[in-house]
This record gives sequence, structure tokens and C-alpha cells, in this order.
Amino acid sequence: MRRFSFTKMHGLGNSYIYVNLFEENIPEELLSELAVQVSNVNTGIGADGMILICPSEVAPVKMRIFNSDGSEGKNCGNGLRCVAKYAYEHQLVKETSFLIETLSGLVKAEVFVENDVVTKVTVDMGRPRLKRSEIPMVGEEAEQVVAEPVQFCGEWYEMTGVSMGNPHAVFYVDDIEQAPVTTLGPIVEKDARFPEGINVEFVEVVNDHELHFRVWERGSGVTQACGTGACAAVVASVLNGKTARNKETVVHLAGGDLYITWTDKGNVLMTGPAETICTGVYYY
Ligand SMILES: N[C@H](CCC[C@H](N)C(=O)O)C(=O)O
Repeated sequence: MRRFSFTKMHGLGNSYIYVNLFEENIPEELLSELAVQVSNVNTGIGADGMILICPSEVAPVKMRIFNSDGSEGKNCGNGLRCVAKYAYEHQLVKETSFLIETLSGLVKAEVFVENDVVTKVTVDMGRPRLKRSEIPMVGEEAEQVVAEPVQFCGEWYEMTGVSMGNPHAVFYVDDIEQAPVTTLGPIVEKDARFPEGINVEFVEVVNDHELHFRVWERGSGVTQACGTGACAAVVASVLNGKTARNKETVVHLAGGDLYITWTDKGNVLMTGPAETICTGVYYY
């Protein structure tokens, strides 16, 4: 029976099954199906997907993320904080600040340590990509897609598109508890205007440095938190004149709070917790 050791970790309730490929070996062709299997709460371990911690030629570690439907994502904010925690606590890195390779480029992580345990992590997520072709979204090339009227199922909405290396559609609501997360979310996720699909965020603005946030994730559905989505929500809120540039904004997600700044330099800084839940062996 084949097996691999895993660590289940979460960032604000957005949990993944982490596999250390410095020590484990899983055939590439099985990765997508294994992500589906381990995510299943009844017949697997239960999580929003699987994240691989891999050797890299350009950084101390590389992160690969698979959603619970088996699709591979190009970035994951909550995942990056947990990968940083794992890498430091398992001596894959020696410093408290280091690079992590993702499929959408390099990011820089800084871990904060108390009694040899990483309690929180700041990740410099780099610059948002705002052109229509970078989201990506079909249609006339545009410098930005901000509050663009779009129709889904006969209803008109204003959508702001932001890529954090993965695609996000941000919608504003008056009451986050009434947001159409499970009705509009899956429709937008797979709309033909988004050739790679898209993560769907709903935001209620509290003030110029505070947001409420819910998410329907591409490939995973409703999750407790989405780090890249929260970054996209802050960028979208600045673009829509709702929050302030270069000012730390607290984003209240279902699983807890992230602290995010879109700096005047252009990069997005995200700070939040990363927790280890358990370790184990998975048989397949
Ligand atoms: N569903 C996302 C990947 C996970 C992102 C999210 N969990 C985060 O913390 O950023 C996608 O397919 O682009």
C-alpha cells in the first residue's frame, strides 16, 4: 500500500493537506486525483485542497496548490503563510525572512516566532495584475476592470477584476450576511468571460480601513478564508475609492482577520496567522 506523511494546517480556517516533497515522493500524474481524495471529509482527511512543499532552483522552497476539485491554482495566500511556518519550523530555511516560489512568481515571507513556534506571517504578495488580459477576462483590452457592469443570469452587477497571480472577481454588497455567495458565486466562477475560471469575492465596506468579506473559491467553493481574495478585495476597494492606499486595512473573513496594505510602491503586504492542526499518514 502506497502512503505519504502529511501535515494538516490552516490559515483562518482555510485548511489544506501539506505534503513535504523534500521527503515524500508522489507520482505527478496522481496529484490531481489525490487532492480530490484527501480533501473529502468522509473518505479522505477533509480540507480545501492539497499543498505541496517542493524543492526549488530559485528559492528555499516552492509551493504548489491543488483545490479540492483537483484543479491546480497558481497562488494561495493562506497557503503561503502555512508553507512559511512549516519551512521555518522544519529547518528548510534558517532565516526568518525568505523567498517562496509559486506558479505565479516569487513572493517574500517573514515569520514571527515565539518559543520556536511561528505565530504569524507577513507575505509580500507582489503587485496586483489589473489589465483585463491579466485577470484574465475576455473583451476589449483595458488597463483596469473597475466597477464594470456585467450581467449574470439576467441581473446586472458591478464587478472589479484583480489578479494576485490567480483571478478574482470582487462585488460590493450592503450586508455581508446577505451576500449571494452560494448562488452567484458558482455562476461567476465558471462564466465563459473568464477563460481560467475565477474566484468570487463579496465585500461590505465598514470604513476606509475595514472590510467584511466572504468568498466562493474557484475549485473549492465556500471557504472560511481566501488570502489572495482578501488582497484582491483591498486592491479593488482602493480602485473604487472605498479604502485608502498605503494604509493597513483589516479584512474580516469568516475564519478571522487579515491585515493588508496596498503600498504606494505597488506591492501588497498580507499579515495573518498560520496553524498546525495535526500530522498523519495517508494510504492510497
Ligand atoms: N482557489 C484558488 C486557490 C486558493 C486560494 C486561497 N485559498 C487563498 O488563500 O489565497 C484558485 O484556484 O485560484
